Amino acid sequence: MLRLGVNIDHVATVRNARGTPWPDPLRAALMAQQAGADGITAHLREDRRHISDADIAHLADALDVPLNLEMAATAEMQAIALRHRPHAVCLVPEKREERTTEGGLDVAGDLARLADYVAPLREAGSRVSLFIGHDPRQIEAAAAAGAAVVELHTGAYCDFDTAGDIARRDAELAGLAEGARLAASLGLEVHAGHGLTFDTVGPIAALPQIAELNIGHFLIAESIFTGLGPAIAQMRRRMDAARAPA
Ligand SMILES: CC(=O)[C@@H](O)[C@H](O)COP(=O)(O)O
Ligand SMILES: NCC(=O)COP(=O)(O)O
Repeated sequence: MLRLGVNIDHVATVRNARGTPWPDPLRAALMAQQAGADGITAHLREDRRHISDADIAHLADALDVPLNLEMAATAEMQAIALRHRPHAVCLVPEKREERTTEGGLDVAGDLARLADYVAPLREAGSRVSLFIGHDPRQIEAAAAAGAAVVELHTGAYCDFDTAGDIARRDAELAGLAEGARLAASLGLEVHAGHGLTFDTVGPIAALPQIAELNIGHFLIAESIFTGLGPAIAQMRRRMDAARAPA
């Protein structure tokens, strides 16, 4: 079954806006787990703009579903990951000035360093995922680096869809479909995420090689109006409908 990982970063964004203890990302994660999330994703950024070190400790201690720790490929983050040994570690590119993740990791351009970086995380028992674009060179490099998983960046596809640029959206979707096929052929588990909404999730969920979607910002936004449980349930329905036999 196609798994849904719920990213709770932006519960922490709301909390940090006032420096109060609420809303608590752990409470959101437990509610998401109760609502059927197959996993929880949390991005510990170097600037801690949302998720904190304490959030990661609380999640690692309390969750019954797998924790997917997103992080930059730095020494600081590697030590944190080795301390908590989450089910999965997803390496993502980070730039201080970015509003959100802007592209995929350049694995091909940093292969030797990333292969060395991945090894202790894998040996500690975490499944290592690399957050990349659908460029075949990046997918092949991810396999060479020893990752177990690639997560394909769906941000451009979502942006083109929102902008109504159908030709570029369809070209991006075709690239993602081809990337998923190539990744699976190389023995990589294939995930996807970034920017997915009720309206854009279907064609991505329909790609048969994809085992997991990680979705956050839209679900947290939707939860303001409907509650987190109903938002997750609706996303689950959209994902299942996309996978249902024609
Ligand atoms: C890698 C990715 O697309 C997201 O999981 C990431 O967490 C986005 O960063 P923000 O949550 O800070 O927007
Ligand atoms: N890796 C993608 C993720 O965890 C959630 O991204 P978004 O839905 O918050 O854009």
